[in-house]
Amino acid sequence: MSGGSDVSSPLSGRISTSSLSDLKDLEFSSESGCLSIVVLGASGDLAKKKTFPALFNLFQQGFIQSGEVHIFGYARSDMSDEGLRERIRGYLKGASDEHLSQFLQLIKYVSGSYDNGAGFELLNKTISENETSENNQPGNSRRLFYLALPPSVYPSVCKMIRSCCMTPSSHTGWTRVIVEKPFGKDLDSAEELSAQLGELFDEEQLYRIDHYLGKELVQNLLVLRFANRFFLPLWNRDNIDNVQIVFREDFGTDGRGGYFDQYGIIRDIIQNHLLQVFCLVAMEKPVSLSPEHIRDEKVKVLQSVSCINHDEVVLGQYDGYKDDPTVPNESNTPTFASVVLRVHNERWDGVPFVLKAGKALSSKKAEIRVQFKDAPGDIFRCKKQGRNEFVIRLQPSEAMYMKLTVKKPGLEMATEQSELDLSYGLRYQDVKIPEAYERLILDTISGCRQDRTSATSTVAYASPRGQHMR
Ligand SMILES: NC(=O)C1=CN([C@@H]2O[C@H](COP(=O)(O)OP(=O)(O)OC[C@H]3O[C@@H](n4cnc5c(N)ncnc54)[C@H](OP(=O)(O)O)[C@@H]3O)[C@@H](O)[C@H]2O)C=CC1
Ligand SMILES: O=C1O[C@H](COP(=O)(O)O)[C@@H](O)[C@H](O)[C@H]1O
Repeated sequence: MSGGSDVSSPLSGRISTSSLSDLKDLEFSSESGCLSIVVLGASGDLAKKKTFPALFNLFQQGFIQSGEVHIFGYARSDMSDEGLRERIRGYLKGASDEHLSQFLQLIKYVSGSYDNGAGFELLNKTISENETSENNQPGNSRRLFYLALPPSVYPSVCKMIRSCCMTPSSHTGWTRVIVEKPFGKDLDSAEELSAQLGELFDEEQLYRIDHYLGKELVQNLLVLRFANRFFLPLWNRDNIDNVQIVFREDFGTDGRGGYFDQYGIIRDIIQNHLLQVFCLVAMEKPVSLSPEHIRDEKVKVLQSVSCINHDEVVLGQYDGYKDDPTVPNESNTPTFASVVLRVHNERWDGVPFVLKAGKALSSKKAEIRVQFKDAPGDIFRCKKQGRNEFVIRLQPSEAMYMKLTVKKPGLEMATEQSELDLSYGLRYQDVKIPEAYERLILDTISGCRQDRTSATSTVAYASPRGQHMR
């Protein structure tokens, strides 16, 4: 928790021991200028559900401090500072009223369009007026632009940032831009988008993020796979029957039809979040944990995936999807998809990877299920009870458990299914599991890349020039 003057912010290069206990291996830069965090699309779903709550959690842990950090929301909606604060207040949990209002006071709102200089000039003016802090020296200010927006407006927004809002700093200051998935709609549009952004910003200034890479159990995947002798000999076609990577949500588009209908569930979830998880499950061991080495192994496994067979794809749309006023009446955009990936390599030949994602289903869950083949020569006749299965539950209630067959306690020689269970809530009772976006935002502020990354880089994509995979 921040507060006392003795606790200084890691974002300013000084270390709060209480905050860093959970983040021992994350290095922070020695930058000390004022930090402005600008959330573009501040009126939207991502901003209220994830971005502002993550910033609030960072504030509560002392990573963001009054006086050093200013937060700005920007969108077209007409709102006051207070209007934005009210809109997000209900999503900020677990603090005293006093702490909550301290955080909310850091936030200012600027309204403007995404393709016209006037709004961005006003934004620049507002940022500049607030770019003052105890430690700020000319040339040190840092500006982080977070695009919580549909990708269709990234090019115009980036042009505006470039022409109106770059940090005037020339010393240790910087301007960084975070862009969300989906990065384009297909290869052509992704390349075009990359070229457009590449003309405006250096690769070091651009952070293409995938928040699933920031989830605790996704971060754990490489450790599990490559630090445990136990799994090494089993993780292949000889032992594994199939792998299922599943995302379900128990709510629909919730007024986000304007964005969602242009993309659909495959581009919203499968092509990015589930594919990143797939890569971590299926790839070979990287040479090291450097983002370049991890990227290389991800690329290799993706290159080994055969063309998807249309007979192995199921698409659907939930009843009521078109009742959302932001969804066109004639929409046939899928809100559910199941796709089978087949990896044509020595390790995985013949093992289907089933990637499934759906909105407005009966429950909310994201998990990986690794189903093992039956033990040969079943003297216990226990096949019907189910096979060995290793489950990694990303959310809710992070857990990993191994379903296995055991002797039923008692005099009789009978078997039953049981579990070796590592539920985080029970095992790590005093540990607060960070939200994915907390990690992502800290990674970006600290410029976390190949020489600094702590584990699995949370920044997701290779540039088309193949230069960086941060
Ligand atoms: N929602 C989530 O949980 C997550 C979302 N994302 C990504 O974040 C990005 C934004 O998603 P999300 O916040 O859900 O989307 P929203 O539909 O809520 O859009 C965000 C804001 O963008 C503006 N906007 C919406 N549609 C358009 C449009 N067609 N043209 C111009 N501006 C528009 C609106 O602001 P205004 O009208 O006020 O300008 C809106 O409030 C997407 O790339 C998504 O993939 C990533 C992870 C999670
Ligand atoms: O990227 C997205 O993710 C959210 C789900 O994120 P989670 O961390 O809550 O699982 C999804 O609702 C949204 O449609 C999508 O754009």
